[in-house]
Amino acid sequence: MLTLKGINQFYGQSHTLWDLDLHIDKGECLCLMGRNGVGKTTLLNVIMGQLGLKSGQMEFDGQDLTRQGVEQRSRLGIGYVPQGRQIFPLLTVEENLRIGLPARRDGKKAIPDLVYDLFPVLAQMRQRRGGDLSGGQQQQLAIGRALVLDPKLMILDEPTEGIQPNVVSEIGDIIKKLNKEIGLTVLLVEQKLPFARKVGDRFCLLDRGRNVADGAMGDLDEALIKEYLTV
Ligand SMILES: Nc1ncnc2c1ncn2[C@@H]1O[C@H](COP(=O)(O)OP(=O)(O)OP(=O)(O)O)[C@@H](O)[C@H]1O
Repeated sequence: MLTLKGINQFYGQSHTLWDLDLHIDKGECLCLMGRNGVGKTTLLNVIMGQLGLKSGQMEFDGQDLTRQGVEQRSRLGIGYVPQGRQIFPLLTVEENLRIGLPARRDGKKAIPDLVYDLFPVLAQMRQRRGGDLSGGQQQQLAIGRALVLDPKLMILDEPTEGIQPNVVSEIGDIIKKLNKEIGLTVLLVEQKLPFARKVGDRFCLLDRGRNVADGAMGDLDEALIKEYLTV
C-alpha cells in the first residue's frame, strides 16, 4: 500500500534521513520505533508532504506521492494524527471534526457515526471547546478528526505521549479495532514497547536516520531493544 525507496532528506546542510526504505502492506499495523531524534517525525512529515525530499520514491496505492501536494494526501486517503495533536483550541469538538469533511473522497458532509461510536466522550462534549478537553480527550479528538476523511491509511505520531495509563490502554484498543476489525492500515510512531507490542504487526527501527532493522513484532528481541531503544 505504501512503499518508500531510497529516501534522503536534509534540514539545510544536515542530512537527516539516509537511503531509507519502508513498506507497509494493506491491512497491517507497522510501528516505527527508535530513540529520540533519530528521524521518526521527520519521516512522517516527508510522507505527508510537509517536508521536501533530496531524493527517493514514495508510492501510495499506485500513486506517486512525490508528485502530489500536501492537500492531496487526505484526498488519496491518508489520515494523519500529528505529534502534539494540533487540536484547534477555540473551535468546538464538532467544528474540529468537521474540518476533515471537505477532503472526503465521497463528498459526504456529515461526521460519520463511527467517530462518535468509537469515542462516546466526543459525542457528549460535542459543543465543548477543543482547548478545554483533557490530553486524552484531545487525542481521541485528533484520531476522530483523521477518521472523518474515511482514510485507507492512518498515520499516528506518538498517540500515547503525555497521556495517563488508563487512556493509553483505551487508545491502544481503538487503534487495534480500527486495524483488525475495520481494516484500516496503520503506521504508528511509538516509543512505548508494551503499546507497540499490543497493536503492531511489524516494527521498523530507525537509528540516526537509517532503517537499521525491521521484522515481525515477535522478532523484536532484547538485543535489538538494547541496541536501538533503551536509553
Ligand atoms: N525543523 C528542523 N530543522 C532542523 N533540524 C531538525 C528540525 N526538526 C528536527 N530536526 C532534527 O532532525 C533530527 C530528527 O528529528 P525528529 O523530530 O524527526 O526525530 P524523532 O525520532 O521524531 O524524535 P522524537 O522521538 O524526539 O520525536 C533531530 O536531530 C532533530 O534535532
